[in-house]
Amino acid sequence: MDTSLLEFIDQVDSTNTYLTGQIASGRDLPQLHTVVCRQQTAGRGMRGNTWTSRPGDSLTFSILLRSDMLQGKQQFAVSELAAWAVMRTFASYMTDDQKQQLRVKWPNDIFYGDRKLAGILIEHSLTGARVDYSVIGIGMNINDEAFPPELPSAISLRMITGRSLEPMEVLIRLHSELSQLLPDFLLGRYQDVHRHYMKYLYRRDGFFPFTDIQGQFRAQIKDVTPEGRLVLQREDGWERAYAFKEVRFDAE
Ligand SMILES: O=C(O)CCCC[C@@H]1SC[C@@H]2NC(=O)N[C@@H]21
Repeated sequence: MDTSLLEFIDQVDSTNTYLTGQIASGRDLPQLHTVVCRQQTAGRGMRGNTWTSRPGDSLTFSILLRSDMLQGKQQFAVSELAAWAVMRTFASYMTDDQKQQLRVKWPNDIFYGDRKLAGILIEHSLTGARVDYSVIGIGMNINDEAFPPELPSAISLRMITGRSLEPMEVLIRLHSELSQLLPDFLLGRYQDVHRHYMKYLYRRDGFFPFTDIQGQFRAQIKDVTPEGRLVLQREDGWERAYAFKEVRFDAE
């Protein structure tokens, strides 16, 4: 791996938009480059949602990752890598009991019990069948003491551990977790991140309610494919692999 850089910006619309724009305008960036900001004014989330964050409370950053080996049909490995690195980072501040509550909700929300602790937005650029680069945008709730009523299921690390942290310290810890996972990943070995992703998958065991275009049904999670489709099996044995917008989890 060539050099890795950390770039700090005080305020930006979105670290994902900024980083993607820098690449598009021809800036020469290393294989791994992180942009972190104190305040994001137009943070973007999944499903076209906005991502709001509070300076000092949240950690908002994007990582450019170029992986020579990664094919488009394996692109979900990047989500699995990011989710695993974020979970390991959170886990490093938690007691053993607290760690048991950490989960990744497909495709890549980090949950503590039934509450969201971090969100990840990954944008890939493909050249032919190969992933040229990925921009991994991560928003981690670190020091928030409470959330507005429109975010009833959000939680922060501080609400769990009772301890406030310097967000940059958390980012440095995440980089150290990532640097342990990257050597295998860059060699095209994705089995470990997939195994961990499946092990910590939210609602992994048993039947739960989901909704697709035809309505509500109960199913169990069988697998997540290398492209990132969620494979669900219904109680009658019928299986289908869903893309992100084709299915949603329902409350029990
Ligand atoms: O909807 C989600 O859960 C994904 C949220 C991702 C938010 C992060 S914050 C840093 C990066 N920049 C963005 O605009 N979005 C991601």
